[in-house]
Amino acid sequence: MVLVPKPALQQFSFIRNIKPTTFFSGIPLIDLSKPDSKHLLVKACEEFGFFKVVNHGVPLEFISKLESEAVKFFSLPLSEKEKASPPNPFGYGKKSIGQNGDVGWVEYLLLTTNQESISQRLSSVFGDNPEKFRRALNDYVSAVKKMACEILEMMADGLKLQQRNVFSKLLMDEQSDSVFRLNHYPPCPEIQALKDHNIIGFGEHTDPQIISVLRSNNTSGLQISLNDGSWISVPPDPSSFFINVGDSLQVMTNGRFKSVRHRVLANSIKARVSMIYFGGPPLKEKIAPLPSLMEGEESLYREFTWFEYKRSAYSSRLADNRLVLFERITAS
Ligand SMILES: C=C1C[C@]23C[C@H]1CC[C@H]2[C@@]12CCC[C@@](C)(C(=O)O1)[C@H]2[C@@H]3C(=O)O
Ligand SMILES: O=C(O)CCC(=O)C(=O)O
Ligand SMILES: [Fe+2]
Repeated sequence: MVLVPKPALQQFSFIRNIKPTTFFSGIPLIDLSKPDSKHLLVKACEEFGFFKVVNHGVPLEFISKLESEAVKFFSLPLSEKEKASPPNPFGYGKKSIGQNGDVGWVEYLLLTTNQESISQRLSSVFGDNPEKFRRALNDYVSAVKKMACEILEMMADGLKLQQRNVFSKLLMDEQSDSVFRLNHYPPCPEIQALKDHNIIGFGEHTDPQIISVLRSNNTSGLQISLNDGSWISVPPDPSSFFINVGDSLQVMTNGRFKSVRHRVLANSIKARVSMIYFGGPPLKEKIAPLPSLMEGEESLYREFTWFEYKRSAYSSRLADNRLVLFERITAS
């Protein structure tokens, strides 16, 4: 075995000294078939910015069809996958995340949920049966978007907002700037030799949009950060969905809901395959705290459009706190 001094290991940006974590059993569980869940949902968004949903209504067939198309795509030779490269911002990417030097033990396919652009720019990734991939993608994305809107409406109810669709209308808008991502984290056998070190699959970050809906196969790796800065591992559950509050929802609730910091660690034996729908508003949409949530409070943020926030996010590093640039400096 080659002995590498520990500080030297940290020079590889994939490798991090990470305390062993145990699976956390306290992740809020929301049953979408129960109307009363709206209160739990609000609590989960305030405490964690993260929860798991069951009885979600998304047909399991849609999930398994898209997963098998994803597995098929990722098993293509690199030269085939690279026909859809680089991800600028949509397309196939490997190791490199974003444009500013972030790397991870991951390959992915980033897609817009706007169908025309999928078919134009990325037709090469759909293989010998493009219709099958496209149908699987459309079925899955439509069902998950519908569920995301139901969740956002339950949140609005739970917050006692008059307009139930105040959040969901942003995703329903024809111009909604939503993104879809398939991630593949190949097994990384070298981890076993690293003892207390780990390989980062996807570095820590918050999602800039309103809400993200994540589903993965039965491989662990996802971690979320708690308010005290500690990291906990999320037990995988392929038949449920995990929901992240994004930065934009944190702003619209004037900081009441927290956008959750999360990351993915690579696994030494099993591949992880995940699919994530990122629900974002139209580019021209003004993102600001809802007046009815501010009674007596001042806005913590200056007003900005999703276009401005997205532009700023895309010029940041993955781990940056992207919202600080938009915080209002209040005299105290
Ligand atoms: C360093 C990066 C990489 C970013 C942009 C920027 C900051 C945050 C990343 C994400 C996180 C959520 C999905 C995504 C599609 C998004 O909108 O923001 C990602 C994007 C990318 O993976 O390209
Ligand atoms: O792949 C995962 O499980 C999470 C990845 C993620 O957080 C992202 O793509 O924004
Ligand atoms: Fe994320």
